[in-house]
Amino acid sequence: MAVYTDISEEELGAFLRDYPVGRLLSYKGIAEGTENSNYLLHTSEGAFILTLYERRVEAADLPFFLGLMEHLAKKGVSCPLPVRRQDGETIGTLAGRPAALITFLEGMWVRKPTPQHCREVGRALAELHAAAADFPMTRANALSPAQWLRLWELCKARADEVEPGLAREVEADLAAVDRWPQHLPVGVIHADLFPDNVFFLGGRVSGLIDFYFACNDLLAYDIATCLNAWCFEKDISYNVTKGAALLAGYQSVRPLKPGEVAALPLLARGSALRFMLTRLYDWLTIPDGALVNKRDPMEYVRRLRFHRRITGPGEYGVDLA
Ligand SMILES: Nc1ncnc2c1ncn2[C@@H]1O[C@H](COP(=O)(O)OP(=O)(O)O)[C@@H](O)[C@H]1O
Ligand SMILES: N[C@@H](CCOP(=O)(O)O)C(=O)O
Repeated sequence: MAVYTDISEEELGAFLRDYPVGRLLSYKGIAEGTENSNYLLHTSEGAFILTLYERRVEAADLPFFLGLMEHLAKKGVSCPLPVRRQDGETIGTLAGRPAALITFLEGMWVRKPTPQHCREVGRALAELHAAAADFPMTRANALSPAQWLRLWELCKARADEVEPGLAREVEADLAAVDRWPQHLPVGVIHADLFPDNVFFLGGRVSGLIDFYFACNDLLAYDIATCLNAWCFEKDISYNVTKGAALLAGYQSVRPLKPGEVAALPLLARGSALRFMLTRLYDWLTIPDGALVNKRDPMEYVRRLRFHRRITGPGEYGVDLA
């Protein structure tokens, strides 16, 4: 489970005194999630999520993440709104960790996305990109191709423990992404819009969460991440109907440039490599029995095998007409 830091009722009560959220009625840790400790709070004013930042989240990046959520929420994107304290701040300290309170979003994430869910998420992603276009802060991607190489250096000696031959396979992927696209449209991207970060109510997107990898990068890279996360079946076969729906949903808001379409195979391969590498690093370094939800790197090795065989962007379902 992902509750790394325990908090007592007393320290939570003291923390909440600075926030206009009324009286604490109950709180409980949330098992889902990977990076941070999350608590669901009920107060006399409603429901809130309390996040204590752990692991990969740098405190210096919090103003960007929380500022982005506030910016998006004000522009009508359904995402959590950070609650401001009486002194105007959104970031506090609890149990020795940076902490923030955000509004609770209704909805459920879908375990088995349908093409209709994929269309909806494509549209929501494009709306997010459009709404973030005038967000004034910037943040470089801390998991860009240069960092993939660094992660790989830390993992490669033990990669074959996960599957014999893996080290050789991954070297080929790293060589391929050396020709990473340079001149495509950029903006603020979510960078982790997996199904567990998108809530649905009655078949419509009701909320986007978990902006803690958001950064400035290629917009089409965000689409590639979604194709990987939403459009593969459990057996890691690519569902081109879902891919087509996701791409059509996105393009109903922002049509892709020809260069972005052409770059999709490389972006999808790079994005699969990025998630494979963070999972591999965790797999090899986090002891069994630790609280962290470790995710299987092989799911992304199998996606990489698919992307290596791709002959053109049409295979992802993009409309080339
Ligand atoms: N604003 C929110 N509204 C409702 N539930 C939320 C909200 N934020 C987080 N959660 C719940 O907490 C879980 C973990 O949140 P997430 O941001 O994905 O954590 P992590 O960054 O640790 O992966 C989610 O799966 C969801 O159940
Ligand atoms: N989506 C990443 C891991 C990050 O998890 P999240 O709970 O923060 O979305 C992966 O699947 O590797």
